Amino acid sequence: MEPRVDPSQRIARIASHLHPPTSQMEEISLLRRSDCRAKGGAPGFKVAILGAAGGIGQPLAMLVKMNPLVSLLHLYDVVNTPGVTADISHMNTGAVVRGFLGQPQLESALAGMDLIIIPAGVPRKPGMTRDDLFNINAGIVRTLCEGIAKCCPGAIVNLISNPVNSTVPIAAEVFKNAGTYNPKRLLGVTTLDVARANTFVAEVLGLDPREVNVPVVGGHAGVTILPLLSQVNPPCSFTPEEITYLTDRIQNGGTEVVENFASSHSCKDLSAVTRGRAGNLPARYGTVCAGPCRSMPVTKNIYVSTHNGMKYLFSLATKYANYLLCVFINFFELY
Ligand SMILES: NC(=O)c1ccc[n+]([C@@H]2O[C@H](COP(=O)([O-])OP(=O)(O)OC[C@H]3O[C@@H](n4cnc5c(N)ncnc54)[C@H](O)[C@@H]3O)[C@@H](O)[C@H]2O)c1
Ligand SMILES: O=C(O)C[C@H](O)C(=O)O
Repeated sequence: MEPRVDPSQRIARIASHLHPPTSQMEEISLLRRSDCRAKGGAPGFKVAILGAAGGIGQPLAMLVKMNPLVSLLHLYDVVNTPGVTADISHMNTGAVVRGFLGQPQLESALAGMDLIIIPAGVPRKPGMTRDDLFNINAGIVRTLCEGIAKCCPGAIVNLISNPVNSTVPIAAEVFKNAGTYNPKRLLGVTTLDVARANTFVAEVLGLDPREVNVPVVGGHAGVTILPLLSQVNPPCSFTPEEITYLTDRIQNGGTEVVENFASSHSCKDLSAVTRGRAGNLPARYGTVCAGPCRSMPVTKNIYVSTHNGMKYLFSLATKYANYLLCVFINFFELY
């Protein structure tokens, strides 16, 4: 027979996410995995989304809540987390959801997490480059990473906040200063570029995008996005005009979305879906590593960062791909 529990205590516990500033909510946020199991969630990953109330954060939270590998989902933002948490927590999937609002609750949001996903910060407006976001987003990422170094130094960190080419090195420096840096655990999210490349190449070839796989390496801005059109699967060939068109469209896909909105916006649906599906896309291409690009040797071999470290992929087969690689390396040499 189950021990008698005071109904008012049970109701307070279930509804705790509706009153995030209370200490009761922070206590419950420190659930152990066994506690999650007791609430119906399978044992699994503990995931925190920082910037969870934003355009990326909300659909991402929904998709992570749908992932059966996740047992505990912490939603942190400086605004609106109570509403988002209430909404997401009503989904009838296993993961337990807790909300955290504002800087005083950051440490509780991070404690014990296995994976931190960061879409916190401002998106660009039409006419802006991702670099224009640097001044605001660099500070936000730095503060959040200081919290991670303190509260969950072993967690895998996925950085979505732009400019990804800069926020990843910032995070790396914070972790180095704290003595917690592990390059295998810090990743910038560029999976969007792979999704776009698959879609645009499929359009040109008249194929189903789900059956096309285009490796995209490099960074996540303009010429640093390096689609390897000679390595497309299924094997195919393109005319020079098609190569120019595809390269330009893939490298400027984010700008295409931003320019088609009248105000501040980023590619919310595609980015959330590519992250939330975790596994459907070849994640090894969807990352920026914090390695020293300046010392990257100019070779015909392509290496990518994976969660197991740098991995050899293949040799570049075409002059055009070599040309793009040189543009990319020159960009970082000047950077
Ligand atoms: N890497 C990618 O593929 C990719 C894709 C899309 C968007 N982005 C980037 O992701 C970022 C977010 O985009 P969005 O469309 O969700 O913007 P948004 O404005 O809709 O949401 C950002 C959220 O971050 C929150 N926030 C701001 N400061 C914070 C802080 N200090 N701590 C916690 N949360 C904070 C805001 O309150 C807001 O809810 C932008 O920088 C955008 O450029 C990257
Ligand atoms: O382009 C942006 O500003 C958002 C994101 O990086 C994207 O590629 O859609």
